[in-house]
Amino acid sequence: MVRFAEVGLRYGGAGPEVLRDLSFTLEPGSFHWLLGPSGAGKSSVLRLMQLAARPSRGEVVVLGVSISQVPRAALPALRRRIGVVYQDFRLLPHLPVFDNVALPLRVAGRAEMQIRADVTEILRWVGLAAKAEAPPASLSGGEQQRVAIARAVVMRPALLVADEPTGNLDVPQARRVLSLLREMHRLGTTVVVATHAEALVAEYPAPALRLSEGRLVAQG
Ligand SMILES: Nc1ncnc2c1ncn2[C@@H]1O[C@H](COP(=O)(O)OP(=O)(O)OP(=O)(O)O)[C@@H](O)[C@H]1O
Repeated sequence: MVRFAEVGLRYGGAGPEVLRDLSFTLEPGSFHWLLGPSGAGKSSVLRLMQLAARPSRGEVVVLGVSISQVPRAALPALRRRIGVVYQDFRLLPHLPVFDNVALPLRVAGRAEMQIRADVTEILRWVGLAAKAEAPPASLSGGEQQRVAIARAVVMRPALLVADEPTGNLDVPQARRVLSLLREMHRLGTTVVVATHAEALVAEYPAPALRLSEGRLVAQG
């Protein structure tokens, strides 16, 4: 499902390697924490997994495709099978909640009737059906993150990656967000969650990849 083999990453071609000799495999349908101190390389690993960067060396295979070899024209279709959640939500402020969640479906050219059905269902799942017409700024941080999760999963991705998704939230909101990510895992999605929140990790024991200075220092 996701395989890194001897992966190295440099930004801009010249600078230092920020990821070094990373090798691991994530089985389909697995849940993994991605841990490590600030600057260890967690976001960089997720950038490779979501096809936002290519490795400087080694091989990254995502959803059965080696991303160094895939033609650029094939990337958008592959990206549609990967859901991404960020710490800062990244909702479009000028669009109501419904249209934020509908965005990936509209980009993929789905019929408007299908979009209405899918978005309504997913907003119900995240507990925000009543906020469909609200602007994102009128929602709490936790609610905004649940909208972002709805947008990330509305295309039913095979892989869901979340970069510090609870970093801006209080504990009850963080738990709620995490339970949605766990639910996606329970439904069969491969899920990777980068976090500093060791207390949350202790509450939800799961396999972890631990990075330090761009290297994998523990797994399991
Ligand atoms: N776009 C970039 N250009 C150059 N260097 C970068 C870029 N993004 C990250 N880096 C560097 O790569 C290293 C790893 O950063 P990364 O953001 O992956 O770590 P992280 O573990 O996610 O950190 P944090 O927990 O603070 O988000 C750091 O030294 C960082 O300065």
